[in-house]
Amino acid sequence: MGIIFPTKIRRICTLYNESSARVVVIGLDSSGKTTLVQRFKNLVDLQFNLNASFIQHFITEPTFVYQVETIYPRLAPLALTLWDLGGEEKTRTLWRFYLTGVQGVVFVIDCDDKERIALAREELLKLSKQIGHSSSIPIIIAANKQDIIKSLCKEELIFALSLPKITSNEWKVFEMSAQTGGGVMEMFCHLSETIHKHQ
Ligand SMILES: Nc1nc2c(ncn2[C@@H]2O[C@H](COP(=O)(O)OP(=O)(O)OP(=O)(O)O)[C@@H](O)[C@H]2O)c(=O)[nH]1
Ligand SMILES: [Mg+2]
Repeated sequence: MGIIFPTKIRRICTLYNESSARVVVIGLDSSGKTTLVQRFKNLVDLQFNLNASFIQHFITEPTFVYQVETIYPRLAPLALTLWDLGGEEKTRTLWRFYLTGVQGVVFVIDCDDKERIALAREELLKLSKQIGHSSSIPIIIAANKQDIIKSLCKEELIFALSLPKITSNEWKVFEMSAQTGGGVMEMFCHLSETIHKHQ
């Protein structure tokens, strides 16, 4: 008989006791969405599997349309099914088709890409209008690439993205780095708790 590892036990329990929340991970191309999802998966793996190791660098390719991962963080009330959407211009027009039934949004910003902050602001405002009728959907702003010196900090980002203009949905900014993992677990656990409270 094979050994059942804790992750597997957790997954089996989840099938019976818990459901997962549907979340879209969205943002401009190269903002770090796929790296963020892979980092979160790696950090959760480290929580459950003694043989797991911290992955130093993820090699990613531009996401073609979407990729889906369901991740079960320890101690978080809900597992998260993350829809990692491609951020290239031609793919952005498809984002709205993935918003049906969504319970949370993670909008990823490359805080080192100051030239495209205005474009990110436009896309975020457009998105908030598309989901605005359902104000119980929290929007998490992942202020990514904080490992790069001179990246925009939280306060600068709130201003640059005109976040106070978003009044239809609850939003919160998390400074983080998908590269180092800093802030990643806190952000997803907060999202899981917020969605759970709204249920
Ligand atoms: N320094 C640094 N680089 C990062 C970080 N997160 C992602 N990157 C890099 O940013 C580049 C793009 O990352 P992806 O995760 O592929 O970006 P994406 O948002 O999924 O891009 P699309 O799929 O094209 O929409 C890669 O070279 C990553 O290594 C981070 O926190 N810090
Ligand atoms: Mg991607």
